[in-house]
Amino acid sequence: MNSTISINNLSKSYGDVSALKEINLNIKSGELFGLIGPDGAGKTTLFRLLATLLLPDSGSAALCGFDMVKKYRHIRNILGYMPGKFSLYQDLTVLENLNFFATVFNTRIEDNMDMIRDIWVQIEPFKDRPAGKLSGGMKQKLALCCALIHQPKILLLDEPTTGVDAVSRSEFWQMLKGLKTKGITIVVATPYMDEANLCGRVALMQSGEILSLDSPSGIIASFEKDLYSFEAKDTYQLLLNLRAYPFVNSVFLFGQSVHYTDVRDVVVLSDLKDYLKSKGQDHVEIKQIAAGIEDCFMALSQQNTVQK
Ligand SMILES: Nc1ncnc2c1ncn2[C@@H]1O[C@H](COP(=O)(O)OP(=O)(O)OP(=O)(O)O)[C@@H](O)[C@H]1O
Repeated sequence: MNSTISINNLSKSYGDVSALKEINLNIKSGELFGLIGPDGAGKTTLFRLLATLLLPDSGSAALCGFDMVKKYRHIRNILGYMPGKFSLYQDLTVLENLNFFATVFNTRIEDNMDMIRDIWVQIEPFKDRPAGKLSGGMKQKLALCCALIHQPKILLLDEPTTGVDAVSRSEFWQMLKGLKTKGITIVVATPYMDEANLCGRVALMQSGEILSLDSPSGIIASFEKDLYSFEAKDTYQLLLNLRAYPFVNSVFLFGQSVHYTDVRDVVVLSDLKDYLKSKGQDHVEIKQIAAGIEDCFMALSQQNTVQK
């Protein structure tokens, strides 16, 4: 496979903390790829390695054929990196920030306007405002323009939608779809499981490991169990009762409901209802539901823990 990003057995530790454990991953040209995982999964560490800001302990990676360690200068020219923590200069205006990033890459805004125009038109009305005085969504758009101003071939976005309202999140993903049509290879790290569905392929990550690597529909299709959603007045008690049920396979809290799988192939719901009744929970609503990415993540995470 001709990969734009090729990662082989990449490992990185901080003292005793093993942040990445022999990661293998190939990302093709023009993919919109998601690194999905909770805090501490190793997403930022992987990005810092690919962005040539950290050195690996072992393993290697190549971006557009350039070795991450030996050819770091080449990589910096072809890579756009939007770090998770806000990367802009708060006291500089919107335009000054963009100019600064263009100058760092030895280019000019006007030479690259085609690349950023669709996003820039949305922030241009605020071009004289200090970046620190922009809304979260606007800051994010400016940071994206700054990461794109040198026309990178690869874009790494670390948790770009964390702390941003739902409308701005959805607008941001629309912008990424637009960038994909320009042929840029985009890798997005996010802790939001629902955002997996917006990517072509995803890697589900936990504790420095890739638990699964596939398209979102492929990951969902691999969920093997019948899944049930339970709702009752006292959700916490419901969770405790289901955890204590002799045939429980998995039970997780999902907002106001509890998602449950059973160790048996055939689940007798009336037995379960009787069991909950015996525990004082008379009114419990039970529905069989389709698994989502979060259910898959929880199942894989549980499997991974049991195997260790
Ligand atoms: N500079 C550091 N020194 C020590 N430990 C670190 C350092 N940076 C990260 N870690 C640890 O390495 C592991 C992976 O962290 P990393 O930041 O890569 O994960 P993440 O998936 O990006 O999560 P987050 O959103 O919390 O940054 C975590 O256990 C974290 O505490």
